[in-house]
Amino acid sequence: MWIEVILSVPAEHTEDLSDALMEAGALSVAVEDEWADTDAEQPLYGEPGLEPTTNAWAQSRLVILVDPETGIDDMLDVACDAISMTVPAYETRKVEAQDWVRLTQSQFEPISITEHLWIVPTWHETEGNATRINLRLDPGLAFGTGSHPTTRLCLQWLSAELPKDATVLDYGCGSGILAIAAKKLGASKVIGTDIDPQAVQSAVDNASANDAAAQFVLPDGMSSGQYGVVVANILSNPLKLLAPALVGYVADGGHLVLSGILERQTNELIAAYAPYMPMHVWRADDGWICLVGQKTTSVN
Ligand SMILES: C[S@@+](CC[C@H](N)C(=O)[O-])C[C@H]1O[C@@H](n2cnc3c(N)ncnc32)[C@H](O)[C@@H]1O
Repeated sequence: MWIEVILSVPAEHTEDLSDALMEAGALSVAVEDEWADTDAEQPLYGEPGLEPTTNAWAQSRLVILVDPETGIDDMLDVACDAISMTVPAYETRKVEAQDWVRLTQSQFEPISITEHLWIVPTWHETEGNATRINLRLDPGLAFGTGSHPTTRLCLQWLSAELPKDATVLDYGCGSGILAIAAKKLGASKVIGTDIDPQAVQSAVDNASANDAAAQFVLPDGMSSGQYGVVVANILSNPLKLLAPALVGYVADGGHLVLSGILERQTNELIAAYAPYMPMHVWRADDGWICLVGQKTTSVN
C-alpha cells in the first residue's frame, strides 16, 4: 500500500516544488495542468521577453506518491520551505502497491481530435489506416497534450482549414502539439516559439519523436518573417498585449487563430484586435472559444 498526496499550486511553482518534493522524500510527482475557470486576475505577461508577473490564475495539480512511513507534513514543510512557499492544503488517498507508472499511464488514453487526427501517448500502440495521423505525445510539464478544449479547438481548425502548403507560426507552442500537427497536416514550413525554455525543449523533443520538421525558438530568436497561418493558444490578457505583434506575423491573405479565450471574454478580444484585423468566433468548446480572422491586403 502506498499513499498519494494531492494538492494544487500556482503553476509557476510547479517545477521547483516537484524538485523539492523529490529531494524531501517523494517517490514520484505527477503534474497535471489544470486551468480553472475562475474570476481570479489573469497573468499580465504577454509582451515578448517579459516574464509572468502573476500566475494566480493558472494552477497545477500535483499527485505525489509517498511511502506510508513518510511523514507527509514534514515532507511538505521541508519542500515548501525550500522554495519559500506556504504549505498548501492537501488530500490523501491510499493506492495499492503496484506498478504506479503503469497506473499513471493508464489514465492517459489516445484522444481523437477528428476522425483522422489522434493524440497517442508514446506507451500506446498506434492504430488505424493510412489516412489516420497519430501524434505521439506524453503528458509532461509543458502544456499541450490535446486534452484541453483550447488546444482541441486549434487542432480542429488546423484539421479543417489549414491551407495546402501553408507556412505556420505556433506562438506559445508549449509541447509543440499545434506546430507538429500543422506539419503532419501538410504545412510547408513550421516554427514555434515559447517564453518557457522547458517548453521549447519539450517541443523539439516531441517534433523529433514525431519525425516532424519543425523549428522551435525562444521569442528572442524569432526573425521578422510572415506566415500564412499564425496560431496562438495563450490567454486573453497576453493575447490582447500581443495583438500588434501577432497580426504583424500574418502574411497578406493569411489567417490568425486565437485560443485560450473564455466565452465571456469574446467581445473584449474582438475589440482589442479590431484596429488590426477583424476576428470572429470560429467554434466554442466547453466554455472556451476560438477566434479566427483573415488578413486582407488593405489591412495592416
Ligand atoms: C496554453 S499553453 C498552449 C500550448 C500549446 N500551444 C497548446 O495549444 O496546447 C500556452 C503557452 O504559451 C506560452 N506563453 C505564454 N505567454 C507567452 C508569450 N508572451 N510569448 C510566448 N509564449 C508565451 C506559455 O509558456 C505556454 O507554454
